[in-house]
Amino acid sequence: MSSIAETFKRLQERGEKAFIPFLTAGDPSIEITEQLILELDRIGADIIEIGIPYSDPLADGPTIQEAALRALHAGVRMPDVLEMVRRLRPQVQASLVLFTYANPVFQWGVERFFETAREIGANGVIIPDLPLEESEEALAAAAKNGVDLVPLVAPTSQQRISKLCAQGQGFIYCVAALGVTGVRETVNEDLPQIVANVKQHTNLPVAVGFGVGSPEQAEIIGRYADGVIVGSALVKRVGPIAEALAAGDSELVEVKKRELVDFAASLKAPLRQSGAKV
Ligand SMILES: O=P(O)(O)OC[C@@H](O)[C@@H](O)c1c[nH]c2ccccc12
Repeated sequence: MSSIAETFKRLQERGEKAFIPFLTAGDPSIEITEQLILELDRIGADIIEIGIPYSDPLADGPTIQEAALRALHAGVRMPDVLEMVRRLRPQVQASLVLFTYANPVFQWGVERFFETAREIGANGVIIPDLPLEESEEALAAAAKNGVDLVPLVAPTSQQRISKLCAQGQGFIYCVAALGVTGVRETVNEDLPQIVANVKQHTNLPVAVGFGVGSPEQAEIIGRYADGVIVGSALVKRVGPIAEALAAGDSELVEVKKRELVDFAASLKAPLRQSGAKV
């Protein structure tokens, strides 16, 4: 059970970079998400982003939009996800970060949301559409409960980087590409400069997400960022699990879960100390 700061400290001591997978909770069921998170932790995920399914995921591409629909169709709601995190907490070494849009947090109540996050053992929260101008209440609630509110810094927000970084907690989520989430063919070649620029405004670790779909891309980003976030490329592999589950083929469910976990392990591999003796 590690705070985000402890996780990055441990990684730095080992000369490793953080592997930060994202999954939509409840896709295709809470039970399967719970099993996948335990497996991701076992293969070395350092921070796990747990997405709370939402009906209007405006910053998400089709892959994660479909995942949210599968979870919502399975009847999964915020309380189910929070209870899953509470169950997972004592079993998982990785830091756990709740990933949610702003609306569900405001509906739940900002103060209540962060108190619950503390109670269940969440280490951080990411709210991609929380406007800078409306983040005071969330920042105060996060600080009061010892939960890190991780800011998203997009390439277009150059002029806002210093403000976003100043209020950042845990790490800075540097968005690698414009637009919505989803695997891209190549890594944005401006990324080294974008990350270097962010690092001028903060002493916090800087992790990069958006578009990462292969160990090769993870390796490139791991050369200059402190962590690599992967969502859609993993969530895409939940689709076949959902289909096998719908077909009642429990053996195929296990095969497809194994494929997702093996792919995740291949993404962490290049982030381990280069040349580390396995
Ligand atoms: O899916 P990608 O391209 O690998 O990007 C990570 C992303 O999925 C995850 O961090 C995330 C899920 N939903 C979001 C909405 C906005 C920003 C980030 C996200």
